[in-house]
Amino acid sequence: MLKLFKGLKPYWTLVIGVLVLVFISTLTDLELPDLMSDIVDTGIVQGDVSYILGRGGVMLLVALLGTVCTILTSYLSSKIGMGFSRDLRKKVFEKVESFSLTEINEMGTASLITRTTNDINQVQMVVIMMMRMMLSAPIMIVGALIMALRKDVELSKVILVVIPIIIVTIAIIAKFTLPMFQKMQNKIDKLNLVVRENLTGIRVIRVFNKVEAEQERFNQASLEVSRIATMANRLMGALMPLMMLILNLSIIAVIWFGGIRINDGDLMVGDLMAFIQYLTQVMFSLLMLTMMFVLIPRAQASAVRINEVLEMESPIQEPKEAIQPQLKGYVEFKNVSFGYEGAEEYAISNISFVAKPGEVTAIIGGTGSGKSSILNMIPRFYDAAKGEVLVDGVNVRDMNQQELRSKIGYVPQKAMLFTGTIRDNILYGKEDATDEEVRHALDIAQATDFVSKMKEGIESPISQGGTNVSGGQKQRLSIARAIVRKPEIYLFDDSFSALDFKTDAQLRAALKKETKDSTVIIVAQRVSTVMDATRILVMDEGHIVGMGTHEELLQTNEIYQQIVESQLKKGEEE
Ligand SMILES: Nc1ncnc2c1ncn2[C@@H]1O[C@H](COP(=O)(O)OP(=O)(O)OP(=O)(O)O)[C@@H](O)[C@H]1O
Repeated sequence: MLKLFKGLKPYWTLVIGVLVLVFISTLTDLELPDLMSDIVDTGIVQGDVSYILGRGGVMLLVALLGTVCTILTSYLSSKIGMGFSRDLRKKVFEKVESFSLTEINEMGTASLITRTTNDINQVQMVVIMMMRMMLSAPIMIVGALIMALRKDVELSKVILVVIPIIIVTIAIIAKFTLPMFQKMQNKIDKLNLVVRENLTGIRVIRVFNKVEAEQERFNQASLEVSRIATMANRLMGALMPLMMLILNLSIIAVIWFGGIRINDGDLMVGDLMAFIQYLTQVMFSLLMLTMMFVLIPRAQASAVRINEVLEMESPIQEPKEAIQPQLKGYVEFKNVSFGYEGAEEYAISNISFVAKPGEVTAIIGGTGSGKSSILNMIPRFYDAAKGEVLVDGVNVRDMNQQELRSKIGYVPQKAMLFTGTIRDNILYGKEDATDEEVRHALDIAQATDFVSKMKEGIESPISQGGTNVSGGQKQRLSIARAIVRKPEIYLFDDSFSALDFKTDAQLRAALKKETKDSTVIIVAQRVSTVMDATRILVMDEGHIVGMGTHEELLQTNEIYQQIVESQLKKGEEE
């Protein structure tokens, strides 16, 4: 957690301000019982009203000063805490943004969300508490002990006996609760995961009649969180009554022994009253420290989880010296192999091909044969385990990532739209695109027709995840987003699958003109989509098993023949 505290650096003047305020308010708390004992022992005993009023006035002023300091402490510490967590959230978010897909898969989306929200809140809470209590509690304990000793050394022995008892009690309870709080964070992760899956998969859940099963899964996850939270809080809850019991017993002891000493003339009533207050202050400060020590390990568990994110280094880093490519639109794979984290075999092996401007390279093959994996290597979503991926003659590892990606117009397999209008979504491809360019891109993507039928045209809103447009419409908008960039390299990852044959053909015809100077790489399932390609790569179990034009492959490649045949049978050939 100390590492995270470095984030307090920009607030150091405010932190010092808080510490000074805390120091003053603690001193005022320590002064009040002393003033009270003066009033009792001198003012009341001697019946001196003016002394009582005078000391009472001082008491009021001291209390007022303490109150002002406490209010300011609360204000400033909250301000620091909020600023600290805002900075940390930004840092974590930026780090997550820099992750490759491997790290995101490894951590899990749900866990990353919990880490960015709940875990940071835990640390923030401790930062605030620490500023308020870390200094005041020890000063209060030491100060109250000194004041108590000043009042009566003999009676102070009671405090010296009580303190170890309190510390042992606290230690025993903390020993059991701390691991529980650690576990609780993991259970919250799990709960978040279930909620997320349920919200995103609501249609599938309903149509497969799994609502009850999912509710059961949710209840189970929720039960686990509440079970462990209840257990931990029950133990914590026992702490307060236990402390009160110890406090009350020690007050009885103080009154008992104090009474004897007053009787013997060794102690005054006002001093005994002040003594009891000091005892209470010591006990409550210890309790506060305990609370801190419960919160700290809990926040420590969160801090570890946050640091895991901050320290995770994506293997995909910017090169030390980026090489400026001289060519335009060249993609080359040289004996590339790649496997996903944890998988025993490579998803693609020994892939070699060259794609040039003005050419269309199509990749066809069965599901899971590695088609998308090939595409994913080009924008450097993943790095090759063996071999080289070259874009414009430069290894993608040696290229500035932003420059590399600015060359690419990528249409993912699962169309992804963002909340905003249709125009906003298209502008995502090119921020400064003119209306003319947006309309042209929609035209090519065969989207003009349905967009113009929408009430507000290109200003029509797209709801979260693009749920208010159909699958095929979503695909067309995400194609338009790539077209508006006028990129050197187009990557279509099975992006025509939700289109009917007619729209698919129209779109490809329009695209042909638009992309005549660009390099196009298309992953597809349908033979009709790839027939006109300059070259077709036939994939099978991660290997290229054939490369050539439609006609060549039809003559020579058995797997391609099988694909064509199976689609002809279904009447899908044009
Ligand atoms: N994120 C991932 N983590 C682990 N394995 C993966 C991941 N993505 C894909 N794979 C595996 O890699 C192999 C190739 O997957 P890829 O997505 O490239 O196939 P594909 O030919 O595009 O399939 P489809 O046509 O079904 O989209 C598959 O065996 C798949 O199980």
